[in-house]
Amino acid sequence: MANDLLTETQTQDYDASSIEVLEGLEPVRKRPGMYIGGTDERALHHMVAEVLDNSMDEAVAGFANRIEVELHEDYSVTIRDNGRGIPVDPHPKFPDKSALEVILCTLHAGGKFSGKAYQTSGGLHGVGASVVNALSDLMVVQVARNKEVFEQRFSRGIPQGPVEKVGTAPNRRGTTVTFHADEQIFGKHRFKPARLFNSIRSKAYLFSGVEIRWKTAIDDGETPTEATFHFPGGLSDYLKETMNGSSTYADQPFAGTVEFQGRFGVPGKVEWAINWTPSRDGFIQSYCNTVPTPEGGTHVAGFWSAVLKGIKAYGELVNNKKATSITRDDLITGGCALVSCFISEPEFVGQTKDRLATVEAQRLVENAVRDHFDNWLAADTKSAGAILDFLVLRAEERLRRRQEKETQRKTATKRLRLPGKLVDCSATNRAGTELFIVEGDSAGGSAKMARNRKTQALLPLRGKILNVLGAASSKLGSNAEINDLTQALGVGLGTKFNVDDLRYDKIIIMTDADVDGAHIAALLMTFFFTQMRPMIDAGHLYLACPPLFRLTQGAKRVYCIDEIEKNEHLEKGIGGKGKIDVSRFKGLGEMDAKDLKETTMDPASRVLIRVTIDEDEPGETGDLVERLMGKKPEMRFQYIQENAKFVEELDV
Ligand SMILES: Nc1ncnc2c1ncn2[C@@H]1O[C@H](COP(=O)(O)OP(=O)(O)OP(=O)(O)O)[C@@H](O)[C@H]1O
Ligand SMILES: [Mg+2]
Ligand SMILES: [Mg+2]
Repeated sequence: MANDLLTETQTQDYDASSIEVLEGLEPVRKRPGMYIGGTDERALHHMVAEVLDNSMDEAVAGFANRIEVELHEDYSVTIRDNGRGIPVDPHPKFPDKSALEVILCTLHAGGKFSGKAYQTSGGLHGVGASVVNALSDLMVVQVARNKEVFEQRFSRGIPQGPVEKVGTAPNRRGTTVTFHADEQIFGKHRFKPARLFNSIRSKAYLFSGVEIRWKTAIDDGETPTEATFHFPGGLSDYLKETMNGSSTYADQPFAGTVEFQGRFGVPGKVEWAINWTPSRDGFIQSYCNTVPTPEGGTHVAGFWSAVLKGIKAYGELVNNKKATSITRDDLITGGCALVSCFISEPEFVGQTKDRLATVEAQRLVENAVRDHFDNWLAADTKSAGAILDFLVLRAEERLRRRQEKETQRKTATKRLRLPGKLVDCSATNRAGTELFIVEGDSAGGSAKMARNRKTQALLPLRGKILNVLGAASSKLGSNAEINDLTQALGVGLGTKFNVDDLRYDKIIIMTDADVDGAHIAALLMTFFFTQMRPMIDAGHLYLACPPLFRLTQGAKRVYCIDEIEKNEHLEKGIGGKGKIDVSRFKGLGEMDAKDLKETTMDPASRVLIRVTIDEDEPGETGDLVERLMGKKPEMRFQYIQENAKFVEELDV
């Protein structure tokens, strides 16, 4: 339909001339996000990573053993290696251009596609260096090769002249790249010395065959302005440093290096270190060909799979049946791990290489780690036992949590902190459960004993609540008694109230059959009416009807809910022998458990009044308790009616 509305000119405007072909590095400047994942601080730092990765590739391939990174005063960065140097001779396909220029000014130009010049490189797309070039307002590349030094300068991806010989270097070779990130792209973002320092240091841990020197002219007051990184201890040392003195279940991490015959017959390797700690959350940092893979991938999957199988096999060996319930999630809580693999022609997700996708990596890593883990566990039974116990505990905790969750789903209640004074019932299902809201002291003895533990819960409320129940709703949320009440109910206050969250079927107000009790009952009803009205509409709110009098005649007992009933009984007699003894209950606490159960709490014999709202009563000003009681419950519930004057004082 919309098509019919297009005018002819609009259609004519969209012809072949509107299809643009972006040339050279233009697409990078147009859509930086596609190439470095954005234009924010993270993306900016990724610029350094791309250049550094190229030098690391040169080192891992065995051609360089020293890399220098320097952050200058003007926030430009220099990265120098002593590798082979980017080729500067004319490119066979473009005879008028040097290979250097082709590499830096063309997407998908590189020496890492075929595995001839590099075997297990982090670079693979032939994009990195050219992207950094495109997004820098100045880039200077110097190459020392064959005792000569060549240089070419670029701005925003455009050569500022041809590659030129600028000197001789009898004892030096390698590549030096200096670039200044373009503010047109990155705006106000600046390099952070600490961030660079950390990523450079981790590179050195990942490849012990390289020494990395760091220098910064920008001093953030914390990061060393100069440092040299060389870590022959590799990941095991890195892990100890990262865990920073946390106590661990094994004295030494489970760590190792295994070389394997990888893809396409190219040798590869995996290095790892892991330990478990009770004192912090677990983490896993993973790398492929020294490129960080923050989202993990196949190598990480292989690693966890090996560790999981290993620990379960060990559990079986030592006859710990609970080990079968351990899952990968349990390994990760409290498990601090580093995994670094080197494989040929890795496939990453995205140019920023956040996740490894190479399928074979899973099997290669799993196989490499598995054997070692079995041996390690068997050799250090003290650590193995401690780790196994820890993981079993994690598994049990997880299962318990899941069970709680399922229960909650079943009962349609939320996981909430419950108030300490709530005497909860044991039923996990909401159906048939009841919460008795009782006046402070009466809650104790008899009500506790009279209740059915499975279905009946008690929440004592203290007198203080009187002062706030009638207050403005904004004050209610900060009152401890009100919070206890809403938490016990499992619901939110006011507009956040959701009747589905109720933790109980019936909410029963059970107050003393005296003036104070009536007052509290009236206040509570008012509170529910103004704050949680759907609970009343859905028929969840009730009033308990404790008797006011007990008539005893010999072995005969009769309870009377009010004066009228008492007088009727006194006239008729209750069928016992001797004098009728009349006692008036001053409070619930005066009744013994048997009395209370029979008359007020036991569903089989008690009287309950459901609170309803009489919609016929016009306006909000009508007697609130009358409205709340509806027409029907007959005001038989006299004590409320008698004390309704309290309600009129309320500011609703
Ligand atoms: N420091 C260096 N030493 C030697 N050769 C280099 C260096 N930096 C870049 N090169 C060469 O330039 C090529 C292109 O580098 P570029 O970073 O653009 O792509 P890449 O590393 O192949 O792949 P990726 O896009 O994944 O980084 C590399 O393949 C390599 O042949
Ligand atoms: Mg690269
Ligand atoms: Mg390139």
